[in-house]
Formats: sequence, structure tokens, C-alpha cells
Amino acid sequence: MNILDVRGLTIQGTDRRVLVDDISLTIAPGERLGLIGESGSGKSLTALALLGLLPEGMAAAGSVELAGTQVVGASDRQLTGVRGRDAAIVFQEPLTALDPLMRVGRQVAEPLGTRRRLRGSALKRAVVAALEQVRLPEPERIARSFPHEISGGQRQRVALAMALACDPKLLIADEPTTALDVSVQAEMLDLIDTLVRERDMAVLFISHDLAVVAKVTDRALVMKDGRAVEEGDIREIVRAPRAPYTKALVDSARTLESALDLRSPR
Ligand SMILES: Nc1ncnc2c1ncn2[C@@H]1O[C@H](COP(=O)(O)OP(=O)(O)OP(=O)(O)O)[C@@H](O)[C@H]1O
Repeated sequence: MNILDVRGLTIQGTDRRVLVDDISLTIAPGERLGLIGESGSGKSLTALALLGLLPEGMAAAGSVELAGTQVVGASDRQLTGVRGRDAAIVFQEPLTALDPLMRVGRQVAEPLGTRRRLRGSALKRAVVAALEQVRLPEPERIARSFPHEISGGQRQRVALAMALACDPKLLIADEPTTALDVSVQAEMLDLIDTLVRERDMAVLFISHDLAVVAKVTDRALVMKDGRAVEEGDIREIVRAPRAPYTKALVDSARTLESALDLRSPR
């Protein structure tokens, strides 16, 4: 059975404008799917709809089956059961997931305490282990810090630790490296790649950057103006894009790459 089975997902904004139009996709256990498209193409709304997290007033229609639960039209109680356990999300901006007024350790402890029913020193050890897992140095110090006292890259690692805390079957990563300094982007990408591989976790990886998607996924769906324009094996897409929009994406990634190649000898 697929972890995720999306059929005809359509999302309307508060003004009834169709923002995501008839998207279908599936993700099998352990599979990695990339969602590529320019800003405003509907990638983030698609991701939010998978967990029933659309902004107030927006409406989803169609079918989103996540580990057997129908998310479209689900009650809050059903959604609470699905979030974290079946799928967890990492956002572009780590502060979205973090409470600025709460120490990092308490925030990581929350999902661990609820899902794994840990308390006291066992919970403390689990928090430190979760922070170590995302390769954070000095996990005890980080646990005692407030989000603003650590770097952006460290905050994104904390957000990843929280997302992985309940061992979800699917990790949704929405532009997880875009807000980070270029110097830490590659490290974050490697970390996600390693952690999901170790856990055999399925991934929906969202990015406007074809090179990033090609690094971490097997298959990709290309979106433009809320619609799917192409889907297939990521290597095939890069080698022989079919849709004109995908071709333009591949060409611009190549131009950038050759510009960088020209620079590298210096
Ligand atoms: N909260 C909102 N209220 C109204 N319109 C929204 C809201 N969020 C997104 N939209 C609109 O929905 C469309 C799709 O947005 P979405 O954020 O899903 O795109 P995206 O591909 O993820 O782009 P980005 O990479 O910039 O986040 C856009 O036209 C956007 O303006």
C-alpha cells in the first residue's frame, strides 16, 4: 500500500480562485518524490493540504489518503493522529515550527513525551539523543537555549529533530534549505539524505531548485500555475525534459552549473 495517495487534489483560495488544480501523486514506503516548480506554483499549499494544515478559509477537494486515513474532510481528532506519526513536515523557515518563548529542549520533548510516553530523565535523554541525531554539537547547551540563541542552521536541525521525533513514515520537507546560508545548505541536505536513508523513510521534497531535488529524490512532479506539467524519474527529467516549462528549468540549471564550472578553477 502507498504511504500517500493523492487523487485530484484541488485547492481554492478564500476568493474561490483555484490555486492547486487536480494534482495526483503517490508515494510508496521508502520512496522519495520531488515537487518542483517556481514560486507561487502551489507546492507549499499542496504540502499543507496533505496534513490538513491549509490556512483558514481555503478549501481542499479530491482525495488525500495518508497511511490509510482520508485527510480531506477529516476531523481535528483524526488529523492529530496522523500528524507526526504518519507524516511530519519541515518548513522553509524553522521559526514556523518553533515557539520563540520556549527553550529548545522543551519543544523537542513535547512530541517525544506525547508519542513515546516518556517522562523525567528518560525524556531528557531522549531529547539529547534526538538533538545528537541531527548532528548538533553540545546538545545539552542547545536544549537549554531559546530559538534566537542558536543559528539558523541549528534551528533547522532542531525543527528536523522534532519532525523525526515520532519516526514518521513520510517526511515532507518544504524548501528546507532555502532560508539557510549557502555554506550550511549542503550540510543540511546531506543530513536529511542520510537520516531518511537510515530510517527507510518516504520523502516528499519540495524545492524550486532542480539540482537540489535531483540530489535527494528518485522521482519528481513538476508544477506550474497550480497544475502538474510533468512527472517521472528525476534522471529522465533532467536528461530529456518533455514539457516546455521543465525544459526551461533544466536549461537554466545547466546555465548556472556551467557558470559555476567556469568559476571553479579560480
Ligand atoms: N495564505 C494565503 N492566502 C492567499 N493566497 C495564498 C496563501 N498562500 C498561498 N497563496 C497563493 O497560492 C498560490 C500558491 O502558493 P504556494 O505557496 O503553494 O506556492 P509555492 O509554489 O509553494 O511557492 P513558494 O515557493 O514561493 O512558497 C500563490 O498564488 C499564492 O499567492
